[in-house]
Amino acid sequence: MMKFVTCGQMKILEKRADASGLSYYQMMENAGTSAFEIICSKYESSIGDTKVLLFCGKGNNGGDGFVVARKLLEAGSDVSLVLVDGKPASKDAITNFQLIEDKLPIIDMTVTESPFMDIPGRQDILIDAIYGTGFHGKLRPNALKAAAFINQFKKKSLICSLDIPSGLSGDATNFSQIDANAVEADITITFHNKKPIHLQPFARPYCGETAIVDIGIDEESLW
Ligand SMILES: NC(=O)C1=CN([C@@H]2O[C@H](COP(=O)(O)OP(=O)(O)OC[C@H]3O[C@@H](n4cnc5c(N)ncnc54)[C@H](OP(=O)(O)O)[C@@H]3O)[C@@H](O)[C@H]2O)[C@H](O)CC1
Ligand SMILES: [K+]
Repeated sequence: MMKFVTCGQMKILEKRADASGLSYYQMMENAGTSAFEIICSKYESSIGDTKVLLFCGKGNNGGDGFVVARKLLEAGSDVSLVLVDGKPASKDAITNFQLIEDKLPIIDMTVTESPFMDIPGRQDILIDAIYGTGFHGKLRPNALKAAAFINQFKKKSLICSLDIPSGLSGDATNFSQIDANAVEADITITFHNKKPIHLQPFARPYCGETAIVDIGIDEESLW
């Protein structure tokens, strides 16, 4: 297997996997389930006793986050959800949001003026599911606020990014192509294979440790 796949190659692989019978929905389920398992293995105490703050965007990275939230809720964790760009917009993310929306407190940054005012200062785990391979450009005001809020917990809580720390472009090869205010994760859980950004020394303070999880794609049979 190659050392990485670009974001464009990843989209092709997902499309071919879907066409050969592994649905986008199943890939999201696999991504979220494996991310949940990694988070459990990283967190030393019982996952059921943890307080978790999850930040989701409106694309499929957010969808992965909703799957993680469902797994955490099933395990007994106290999970709160922040919708950074409002309600989800992609089909599978909407389905996964509907499975949890009445089961946890939700703060929608597009309608709340001071979104973090009532959030307790003690959080055990913060999960960044704002943007993944679909990110482009720089962070806009809501996501900037969310990233700054998450980064305040650095060294106090476990910060996990799903696929790519939000604010980094997956294919960036140069510091000028990323947002310097991106999420600074302790661990980045990436899907199927690393993306170019995970191999860049300048991105290391944002990615932290990178863990790769299998989402069921058999790459060799798809190229
Ligand atoms: N394909 C699948 O089913 C699977 C995907 N996985 C996960 O999904 C992401 C990729 O998902 P995608 O929806 O393509 O992209 P993102 O969720 O990363 O982001 C798209 C949304 O973000 C908006 N966006 C992008 N840049 C910015 C920015 N600078 N400021 C604000 N908003 C931004 C974008 O809006 P547009 O206006 O550009 O359309 C989208 O709304 C991948 O990383 C995986 O985590 C699963 O793992 C497997 C199945
Ligand atoms: K992310």
